[in-house]
Amino acid sequence: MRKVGYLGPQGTYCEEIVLYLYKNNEAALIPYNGIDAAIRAVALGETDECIVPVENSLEGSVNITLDTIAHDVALYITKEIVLPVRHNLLGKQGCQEVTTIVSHPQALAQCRKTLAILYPQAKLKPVESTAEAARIVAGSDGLYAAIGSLKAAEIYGLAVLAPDIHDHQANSTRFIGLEPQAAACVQGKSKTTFVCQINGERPGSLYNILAEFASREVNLTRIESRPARTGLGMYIFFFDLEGSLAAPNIAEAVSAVKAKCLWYKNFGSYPIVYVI
Ligand SMILES: O=C(O)C(=O)C[C@]1(C(=O)O)C=C[C@@H](O)C=C1
Repeated sequence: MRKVGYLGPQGTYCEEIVLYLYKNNEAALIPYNGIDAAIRAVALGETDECIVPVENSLEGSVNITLDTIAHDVALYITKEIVLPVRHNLLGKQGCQEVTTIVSHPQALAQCRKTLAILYPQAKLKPVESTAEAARIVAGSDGLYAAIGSLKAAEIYGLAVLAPDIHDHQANSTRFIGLEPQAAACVQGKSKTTFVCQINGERPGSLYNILAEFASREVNLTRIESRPARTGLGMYIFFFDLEGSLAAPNIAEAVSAVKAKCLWYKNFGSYPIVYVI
């Protein structure tokens, strides 16, 4: 049976995605206690695939995902899934006072303004996932609260102290599926992703890369830089493009860019799935 890893424990937003993708029990769903652990398990052959978050519409990149796929493993992105994320403050039944709010750092950041108004005195404490936060609160005294989903409230027997506490209604997170092999035949709405390092000492290096896409009418949907880890001021760039490498203009643009880079890693082309 296919094994699919995700950021656990039970009740995370990641779990929502794997349950949506594999609703007919056609895969064994395996929770990991960290995003990097779920990714490494695929590289080690413990699982066939993992689903991990990569970007949020309010807080931006999930750096551990970008850094792990760039530096530590050789995996392909085989799907992208976009999930609208609605956060709630969860606490024990009858909880009157909240001194500490625990959650995943992304969730804490997505609710920062709202929490500053509702609970200005509360301390914010990062933990591995929103469901881990709910689990901690269920086992704590009544002064702890967690940011998490309604599903997590149900699983860990918590009450909703405040619903919809994300700072903007249009809060959504992009997740990716990672596998050892690239997606075979990508049809419908798709994207292509690669990461590269360019010569930062030569003027116009990034401009020259962008020109390869512009001249072939390839639409870039995202550029993200992360430290190259070789020294201060050295960066790698992640590029997301609309369309697949099966399209000649994209294949040509990508090979022209590859020839201009100091270092290049391809994550392949993959379909986009929207969860409503
Ligand atoms: O903690 C979870 O429930 C997760 O699935 C992780 C995660 C993330 O890392 O972005 C996923 C969606 C939300 O943006 C908040 C947390």
